[in-house]
Amino acid sequence: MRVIALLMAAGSGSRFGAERPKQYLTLAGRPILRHAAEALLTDGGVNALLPVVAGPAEGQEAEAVLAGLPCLRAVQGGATRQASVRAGLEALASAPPDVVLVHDAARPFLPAGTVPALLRALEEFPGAIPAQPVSDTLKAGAEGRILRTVPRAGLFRAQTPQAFRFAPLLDAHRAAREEATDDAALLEAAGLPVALLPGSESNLKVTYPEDLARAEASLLPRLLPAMGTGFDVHRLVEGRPLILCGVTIPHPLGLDGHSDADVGLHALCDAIYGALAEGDIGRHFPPSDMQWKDADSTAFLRHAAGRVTARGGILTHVDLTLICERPKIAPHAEAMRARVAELLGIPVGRVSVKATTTERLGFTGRGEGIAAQAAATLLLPA
Ligand SMILES: Nc1ccn([C@@H]2O[C@H](COP(=O)(O)OP(=O)(O)OP(=O)(O)O)[C@@H](O)[C@H]2O)c(=O)n1
Ligand SMILES: C[C@](O)(CO)[C@H](O)COP(=O)(O)O
Repeated sequence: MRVIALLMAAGSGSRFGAERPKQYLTLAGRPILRHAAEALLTDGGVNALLPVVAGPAEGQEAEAVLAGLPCLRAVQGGATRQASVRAGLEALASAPPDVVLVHDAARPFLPAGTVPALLRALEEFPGAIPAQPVSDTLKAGAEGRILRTVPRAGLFRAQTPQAFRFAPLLDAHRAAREEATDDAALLEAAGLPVALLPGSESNLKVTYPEDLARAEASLLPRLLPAMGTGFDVHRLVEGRPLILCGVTIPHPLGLDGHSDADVGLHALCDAIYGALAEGDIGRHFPPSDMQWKDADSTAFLRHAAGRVTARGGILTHVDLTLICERPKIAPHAEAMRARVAELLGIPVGRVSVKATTTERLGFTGRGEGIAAQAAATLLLPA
């Protein structure tokens, strides 16, 4: 039996209101879309995913986000969810699978056993969906007033993935005259039975910003705090620019080193690699390797942050102290914080950059070099 899952990712997330569609926002360091895809695939029974996206640029982005997973070429969706599902089904019509699952890319968590239970139900029914019984009292209302109470007995909230034998779902979409908010509704309209299986509160759909906060909170018990420190020193010399935390500072001397010698970013990298227990910057970017000669150290910090993401972690806070008499760091500290926050992809409120002197003592006191020490805290899957 060939089973393809449509991963519905063509929505704009207007109710969420972010700059980008919510399915590309990160949850524990990975896009929501990636969570949804992995959850579907690890549940068993799905042969491949078909991402349905808003346009060609999103297609490339989705394919990058889903790299390494069994995926067909992304298909362009439509103006409504129904139009997007139809586009996905039509793309499969020339070599139809036996079964198609339709899943919201905005649902990052899938309780184990959902897909096998749906597939079992398809032995008897042409369609099957997970749904939660309504537990709150339901009111019909308008203009801020209750019109009446709606009996909730026998009412359910439909979730995804919804599973269908391919042919009846395609027929139902082709015959549809009304807009439906899920696919089961189209089978119902065609007079076909759809099985109702138990859903789960954990299978939440990220619709509003508070849903993302809820999703993050539900992950916390599965994450462990990790902490790392970093320390670095570079010599001050003539004839080199002074680059600290990715910001070029006007100064008669610059830092010497194999790369651009950005001592602040190097200490931050080591703090992050340390929290990951993944060695140090020299292990990832050996000073013996000529490709890193005069390299821009922002690439090193992006790499370190990327490792956190790859491990399914969250970079929570970083704190950096630059140690030198001159230049004075305070006038540049805000620009440095902003640059580091941008490179790490975290809010600036979680980035600290400060400085101290050594009271004219030692090599930093004599102005021979600049030292930096950093700490980073992460949350990593237990
Ligand atoms: N034209 C559309 C609209 C929605 N979806 C997808 O269907 C799922 C459920 O829809 P919803 O949560 O409503 O997402 P959006 O349409 O993006 O949100 P909004 O209605 O707030 O704009 C999402 O994964 C969304 O990307 C889609 O593929 N094509
Ligand atoms: C398909 C769905 O997720 C089932 O609950 C839901 O109907 C999608 O509705 P939306 O308005 O497109 O979020």
